[in-house]
Amino acid sequence: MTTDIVVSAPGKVILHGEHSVVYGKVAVASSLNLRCFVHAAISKDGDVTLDLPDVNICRKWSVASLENNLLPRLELCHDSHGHPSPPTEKSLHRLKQFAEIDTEESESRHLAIISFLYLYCYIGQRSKEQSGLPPIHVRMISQLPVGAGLGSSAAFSVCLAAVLLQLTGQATPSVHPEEQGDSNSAKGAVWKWSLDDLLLINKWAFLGEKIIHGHPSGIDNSVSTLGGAIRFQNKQITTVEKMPSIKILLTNTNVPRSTKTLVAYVKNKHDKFPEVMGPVLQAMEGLAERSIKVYGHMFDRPDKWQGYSQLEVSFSF
Ligand SMILES: Nc1ncnc2c1ncn2[C@@H]1O[C@H](COP(=O)(O)OP(=O)(O)O)[C@@H](O)[C@H]1O
Ligand SMILES: C[C@@](O)(CCOP(=O)(O)O)CC(=O)O
Repeated sequence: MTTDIVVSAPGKVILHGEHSVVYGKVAVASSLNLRCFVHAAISKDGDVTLDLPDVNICRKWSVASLENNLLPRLELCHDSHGHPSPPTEKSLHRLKQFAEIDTEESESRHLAIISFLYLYCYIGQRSKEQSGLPPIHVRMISQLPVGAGLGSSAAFSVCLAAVLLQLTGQATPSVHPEEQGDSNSAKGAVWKWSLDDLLLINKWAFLGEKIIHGHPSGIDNSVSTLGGAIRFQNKQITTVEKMPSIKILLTNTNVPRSTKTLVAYVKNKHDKFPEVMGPVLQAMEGLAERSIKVYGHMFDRPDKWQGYSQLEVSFSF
C-alpha cells in the first residue's frame, strides 16, 4: 500500500468568462505557476489528522469515531449520471455537528473541513486497499492566496481528491519513462497520472468545489487538474492548443472575498434582471470566442505585439 505521498496542483486565472461560465457560456482559463501542495501518509497512531496551516486549522479524529459516528449517518448517493452527489441538507448538518462547526454561521475556511470529511468518508469507504476507513495524516500548504480569485479552493480540492484516491488504491500515478531520476529509486522521478485517473480526480475535485462554492461551473477544478489552458463550456473541456506564452500582471489587493457569496450575488442579479443579464453574459461569451481566435493568431505569428493590441480590445470592453 502507498504510505507516504506528495501531490501538487496549480491555481488558475480565468482570462475570459468569469461568472458567465456558471451560466453555460464559453470561458478560457489558464493554470498558474503557483501551486497547492499536500503531503499525505498512512498514520501509525490510527487517527485521521487534517492540518491546514494556511487557514489556521488542525483537527484530529479517531478512525473509530469516523466509522461509528459519521459514516453511517451520511447519505452518500450518486446522481442520475453516476456522479457522486454533494451532501444533502441532513448530511451537511451532521458533518458540521461532527466537526463541531456552528451549523448556522460557518466561516468559508471551515468548508475545507467539511469538504475533507465528506470526500474522506465517500472515497475511503470505496477503498480497494483495505476494509474500513484508512488512518491518514494530511497536511496542505499553498502558494496561492486564499480567496483572491486564483482558484485556491480548486487546487485544494484537486490535491485532496488525488491523495485520497491514491491512498485508497483507486488511482495510481506511474513514473514518467523519460524522467526516471535516480535509477536506483523513484526519488527525483516525475510521476504522471493517466488521463482516466485525471478525469477521476477531476470528478471528485468537482464535488469538493461544490461543497466550498455552492454551484461551481467546474472550470477551476478542470484547469487545475489538467494544467495548460482550456476552453470550457457546460463541463466540456477543450485544450486551447494554440495558446501563446503571454505576460499577465496579477495584483493581489489583499482584500479576500468568498466566491460562494459572489456567485450568489450574480445569481440574484440574474434572477431579478434576466433581460439585462442575458445580453451581458452573451457579450462575455462573444469576447471569449474572439480572444481564442486572437490567441491562435498570436501563436502562429512571431510578432505578438499586434495580438496584444487586439487582446486589449477584448479586455477593455
Ligand atoms: N491552502 C488552503 N488550506 C485550506 N483550505 C483552503 C486552502 N485554499 C483554499 N481553501 C478553502 O477554499 C476556500 C476559499 O475558496 P474561494 O472563496 O473559492 O477562494 P479562491 O478564489 O481562492 O478559490 C477557503 O475558505 C478554504 O475553505
Ligand atoms: C466566479 C467563477 O466563475 C470562478 C471562481 O473562481 P475562484 O474560486 O474565485 O478562484 C465561478 C465558477 O466558475 O464556478
